[in-house]
Amino acid sequence: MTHRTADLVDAYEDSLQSCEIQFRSFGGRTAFHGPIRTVRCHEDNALLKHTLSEAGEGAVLVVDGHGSLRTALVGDIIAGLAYKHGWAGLVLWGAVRDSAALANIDIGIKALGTNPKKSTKTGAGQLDVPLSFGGTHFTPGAWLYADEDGIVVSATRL
Ligand SMILES: O=C([O-])CC(=O)C(=O)O
Repeated sequence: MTHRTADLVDAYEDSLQSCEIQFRSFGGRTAFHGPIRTVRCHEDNALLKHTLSEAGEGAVLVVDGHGSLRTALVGDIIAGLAYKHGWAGLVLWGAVRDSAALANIDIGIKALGTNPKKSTKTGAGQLDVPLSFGGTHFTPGAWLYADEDGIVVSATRL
């Protein structure tokens, strides 16, 4: 079974959600998939960094950054931690920095855009809560499949 998002939509139709946000791809992998973990945070990335410093076991971390492009939630250090700890990818409703270096890190990174400005580091935010953006619900434990065409979410592994 291919994991191309267009093929998945053809095969599973209405049981999949498809995110309408036109994310850019920054990581070394453009296609990735895994079970969803989540963080919600606003221009603060300490919780995100802490989470990505623990074993990812092939999960995708979906981050509700409130769509802010004012500060970067992830740069090459945090993305490197995610790679080292076995995360499959990151979906950030927010911004990244160090984008040239991110292309050399072998995980998936989808984000809205870039800003060289740092986020704060207070640890504010929530871990593994249900998220909703781009017309899609991201529930911890559901499965996310991403490639060049977009991001789809399935309640179960496909
Ligand atoms: O430390 C930060 O705020 C993010 C960053 O630049 C990195 O991950 O390299």
